[in-house]
Amino acid sequence: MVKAVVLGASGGIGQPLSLLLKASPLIDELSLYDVVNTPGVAADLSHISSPAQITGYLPADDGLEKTLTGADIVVIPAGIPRKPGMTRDDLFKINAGIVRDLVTGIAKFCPKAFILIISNPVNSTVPIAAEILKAHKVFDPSRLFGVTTLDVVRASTFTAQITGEKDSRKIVVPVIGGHSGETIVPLLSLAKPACDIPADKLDGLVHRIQFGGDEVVAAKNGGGSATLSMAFAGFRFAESVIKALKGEKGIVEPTFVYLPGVSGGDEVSKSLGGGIDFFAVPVELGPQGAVKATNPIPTINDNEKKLLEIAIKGLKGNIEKGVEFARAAEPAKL
Ligand SMILES: NC(=O)C1=CN([C@@H]2O[C@H](COP(=O)(O)OP(=O)(O)OC[C@H]3O[C@@H](n4cnc5c(N)ncnc54)[C@H](O)[C@@H]3O)[C@@H](O)[C@H]2O)C=CC1
Ligand SMILES: O=C([O-])CC(=O)C(=O)O
Repeated sequence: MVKAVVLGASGGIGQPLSLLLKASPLIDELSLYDVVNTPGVAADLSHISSPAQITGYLPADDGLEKTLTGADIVVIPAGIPRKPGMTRDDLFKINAGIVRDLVTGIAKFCPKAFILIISNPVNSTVPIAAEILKAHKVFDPSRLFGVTTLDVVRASTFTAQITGEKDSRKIVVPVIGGHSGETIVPLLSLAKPACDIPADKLDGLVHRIQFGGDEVVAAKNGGGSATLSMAFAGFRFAESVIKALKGEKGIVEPTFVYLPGVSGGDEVSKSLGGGIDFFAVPVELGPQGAVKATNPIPTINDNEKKLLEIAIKGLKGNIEKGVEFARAAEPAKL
């Protein structure tokens, strides 16, 4: 039996993500939560002929507790998206509190669930979640993930457009670091199969992967940020976590994790020169969540080393901001 939960299920990401989860035969129960519209979204999805039994709750009448109780995996796309001219960090003011409160609910009602954080800024919301879970003495680093899959999906898509590969799924590019602009570090030198990117196209490709989110924000022109591609990516990562939970072996996905708590994380930390606790690297998944962080850093090329240096600087501040916010949270919220 697998119970999946979406917090923020009525939103631009939440609805298509819930659709994909409802359609998945891997899920037996799907529970949706949002501050608006969840009964309607749940009623609509309930007509789909698939195994998952579906419920939808609002905050009233202990809705969060009812949603989360018994959950095995909780995906969080709750929070406001960017408009043109905003950075992901500009979302911190509102989304930090939303993530703090929702993770407090997880700590109370389903402390063993896998937690997949989509809400931006991921570089800060994941450290917030970790601190809240620590304060409740239920933090298991192998079960907390920042979802960076959209960067990996973009890397495949945009690289394929240059190499001419028609099926972009066949190109796998590890993407490490964080999830915003220059903290995103695509490792094109480690693409599988090896890709020959013309020298005059390399910088442009790296930039497009790092700032792909901006393309969508600009095109939506005030109507939000990536939702459909994010639902695709979020579902892909959730599906990988569930498949690993069910015993499938050899599943590796880049994801933003707490390095000191994951096997292999210390080696990554050392390669980063220390002082960075959260970082996205390819992580092997198993029934207990993150089994092993792999460390591609010793094999990257000089150009990628430069990108990494810049990423580390930005990431440190984002992580500290999240940790400080969570530590200052009123005890009542904990
Ligand atoms: N990790 C990633 O790669 C990506 C992350 N995002 C982020 O995902 C988040 C959501 O984006 P969209 O779905 O486009 O936004 P949206 O505004 O369409 O949906 C957000 C939903 O969250 C709900 N919500 C707000 N406060 C809540 C609370 N306390 N409890 C439960 N639900 C709550 C809203 O009612 C709304 O339905 C944003 O922060 C965005 O920046 C977006 C794309 C990619
Ligand atoms: O750009 C944004 O704000 C949303 C996001 O994280 C992405 O599309 O990668």
